[in-house]
Amino acid sequence: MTKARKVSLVLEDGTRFEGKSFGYDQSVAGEVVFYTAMTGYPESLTDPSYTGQILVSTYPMIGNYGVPTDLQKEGIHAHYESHKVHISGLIISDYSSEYSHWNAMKSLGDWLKEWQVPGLYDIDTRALTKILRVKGSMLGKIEFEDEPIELYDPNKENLVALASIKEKEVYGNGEHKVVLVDCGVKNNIIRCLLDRNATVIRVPWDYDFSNEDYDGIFISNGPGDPARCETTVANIQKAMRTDKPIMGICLGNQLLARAAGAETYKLKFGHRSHNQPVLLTGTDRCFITSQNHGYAISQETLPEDWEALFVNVNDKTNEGIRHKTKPFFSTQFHPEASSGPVDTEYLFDEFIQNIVEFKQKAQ
Ligand SMILES: NC(=O)CC[C@H](N)C(=O)O
Repeated sequence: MTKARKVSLVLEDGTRFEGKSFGYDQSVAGEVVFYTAMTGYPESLTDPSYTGQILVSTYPMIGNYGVPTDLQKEGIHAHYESHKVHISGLIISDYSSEYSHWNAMKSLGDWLKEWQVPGLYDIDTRALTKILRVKGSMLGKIEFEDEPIELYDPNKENLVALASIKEKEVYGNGEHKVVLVDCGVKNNIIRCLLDRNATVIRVPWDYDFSNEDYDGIFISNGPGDPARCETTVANIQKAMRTDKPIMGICLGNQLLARAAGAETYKLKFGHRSHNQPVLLTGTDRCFITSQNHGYAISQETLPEDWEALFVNVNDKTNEGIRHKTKPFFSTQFHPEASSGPVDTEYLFDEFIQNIVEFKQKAQ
């Protein structure tokens, strides 16, 4: 029996947590972020928005329902949010190597090994999260004692270029033609559009879609700093001149804001959970939302003809914007959920209704 290699999570402030490996045995560096969701690790691990990040789960027991099958439906994985595991590393407390679920295909540890992603357990993730909350999300590394590596800041790169598709792809044959700008899109956004009589024309993050025949634009979620996606912002600005309906989610919210002329900034530790409360501005309606973001819109920099659509009840940060007269809106949270609460999926209906109304006016 070979002796297990000593391995630790090391933060940029020098804090060290020794753990045990249950994933791929290779050192890796990235941005260390925590999420408090109690379920949905297969969806989170395959969410391209986590590219470059080492994910810390505060919920203690992870792995008990294994990993679902890689079945594909309508050209995309039915149970994942993309075709692969995007996180750089996983930090948990109690790993459940035994798993049970009607749809389980393999253990979480085997899945991580398959995608060459390290994972550590026996880490006090709540103590670690308290450090990240007090000091903010930090750079960090999963380091095996015999494989030292340097820290690496993923937010200095254009991670969207890594996460986006390379060629245009078309899904479905619905009545409403939607150009989906893929900045690292989660599959459930595509499913939500296909379920609403749309044809989804999925294009790369830097694709000039101005000559496409389309009825509406959808700007997807995605990893990294929105300030690194100026090509996408320029294409959105061109699209805005057509007045055709636009919807965006998460990074899409930030890119739409930047296209409008607003600024974005980095939050101290971000919002990554299933229980973030947002208020629909001008009402007393509050929705519990699924979130995964580290940047936000500086609400006070929104131009005159734009306004906040949703605001976070906990910390008053922006959770969505809309144009005051044109059919453009976006949310910082994830109406497509996958995983998490589905209360705000109605916003996809509003986007499709904007398309229907735009077409009627154009007749
Ligand atoms: N899920 C996302 O689209 C994340 C958006 C952006 N990368 C952020 O961290 O804020």
